[in-house]
Amino acid sequence: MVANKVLTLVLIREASRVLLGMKKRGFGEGRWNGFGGKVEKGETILQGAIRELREESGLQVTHLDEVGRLMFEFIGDPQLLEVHVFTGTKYTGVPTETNEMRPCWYAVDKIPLKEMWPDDKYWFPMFLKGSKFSGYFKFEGHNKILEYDLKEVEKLPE
Ligand SMILES: Nc1ncnc2c1[nH]c(=O)n2[C@H]1C[C@H](O)[C@@H](COP(=O)(O)OP(=O)(O)OP(=O)(O)O)O1
Ligand SMILES: [Mg+2]
Ligand SMILES: [Mg+2]
Repeated sequence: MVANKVLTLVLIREASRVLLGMKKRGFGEGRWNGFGGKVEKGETILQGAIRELREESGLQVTHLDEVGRLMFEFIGDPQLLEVHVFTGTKYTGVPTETNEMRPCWYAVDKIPLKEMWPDDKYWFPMFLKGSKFSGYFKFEGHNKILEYDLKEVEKLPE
């Protein structure tokens, strides 16, 4: 059995807008997404989320809420991606372009879903209305979803 690859995804939210970043390199290059990445040895998932947000956007937070848990399977790859989705509203700093991300605020009714991962169109509406969600997506390549299962939940799995 192969252990899941654990990743974070952070969406900074204000009343009518969300901060996204254009991924400039690596996995998901060319897509708008939240900020995040691999959890490193010795840190908790929350610590990883806070660190990745700082490294990729220049923003500092002390508190984030976990709102989503997404599992991704890619045909031919035995390792599942386990993405922990966090949100926060309080931060210090100014969104700043980094080697990995070019930040931009998007109005909640103008989220660029066509330029995001294809799964986002399913769960982003749940995020925007403040629900928690849990899902599984099976991909063929990086553009085609073969099957998925997604639900709103009261509480995320431990
Ligand atoms: N399908 C899908 N939808 C939405 N978001 C994501 C996915 N798959 C994903 O991996 N993600 C998110 C989860 C992470 O935030 C990033 C991927 O991590 P990555 O940026 O490659 O990891 P880093 O640790 O930041 O990379 P390096 O610093 O090592 O270059 O996308
Ligand atoms: Mg990253
Ligand atoms: Mg990173």
